[in-house]
Amino acid sequence: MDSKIDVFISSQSFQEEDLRGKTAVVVDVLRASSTMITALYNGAKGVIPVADMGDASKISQNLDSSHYLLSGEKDGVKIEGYDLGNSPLDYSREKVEKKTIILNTTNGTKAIKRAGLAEEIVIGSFLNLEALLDHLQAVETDIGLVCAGWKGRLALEDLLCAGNIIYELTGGNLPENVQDGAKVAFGLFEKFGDDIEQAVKTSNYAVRLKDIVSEEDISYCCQLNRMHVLPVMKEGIISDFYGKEE
Ligand SMILES: O=C(O)[C@H](CS(=O)(=O)O)OP(=O)(O)O
Repeated sequence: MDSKIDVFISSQSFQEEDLRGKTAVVVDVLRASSTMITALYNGAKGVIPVADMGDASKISQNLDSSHYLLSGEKDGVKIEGYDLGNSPLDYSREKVEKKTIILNTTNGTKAIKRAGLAEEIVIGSFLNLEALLDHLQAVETDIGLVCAGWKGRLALEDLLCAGNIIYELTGGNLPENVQDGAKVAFGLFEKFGDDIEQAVKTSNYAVRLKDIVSEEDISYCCQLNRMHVLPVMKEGIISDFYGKEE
């Protein structure tokens, strides 16, 4: 592939202009990306990412309440009054089929909003790695892997997933002239890629949220290629690139 790949270690580690004209891949393994992928896999009509509760309530006022779910978390905990939090395991077909999800999370949805100048925004995680790679192998633009991180800081699970993406795209042979971010992500994957779940279970996230987020959630988000879903943003709404038009 001829595209250049860069990696941004958190949603605050780049200028919005840095993504102009690129394909941006927003990676928030724990948990916003994994939640969006699961929601679309289970038949949600679309996901509207919002930066805060104010935007969520403005958007919901223009929608029929039987057609949407207000979802999201603050510091890992479901926001009071919302229908769903940010655990992908809650986004069952029974709950989300045919619904539009208005999603408000601490890092993931903010990262998506900050990637607004990109030519295209897609969502990646371990769960949809293969579907994502199929798409990235064919894009003609440069690629910016945007790790959501945590409140402006690096999160191991996101950088590890970015490294996995780069490893696969380069066939395990990193060209010498890539950006430093791509080198670091690639190196992290070389070190921990053999046991992703174990590495993620010792991450800052797992320790910080051990009383809030279940181990089941973390194990679920570490699974490779569970779903052939590619969330792609169009006019403010994320839907499945491979999904059928109704
Ligand atoms: O809900 C999550 O898993 C995290 C919570 S925190 O910001 O890491 O405390 O939010 P996300 O936006 O999915 O990274």
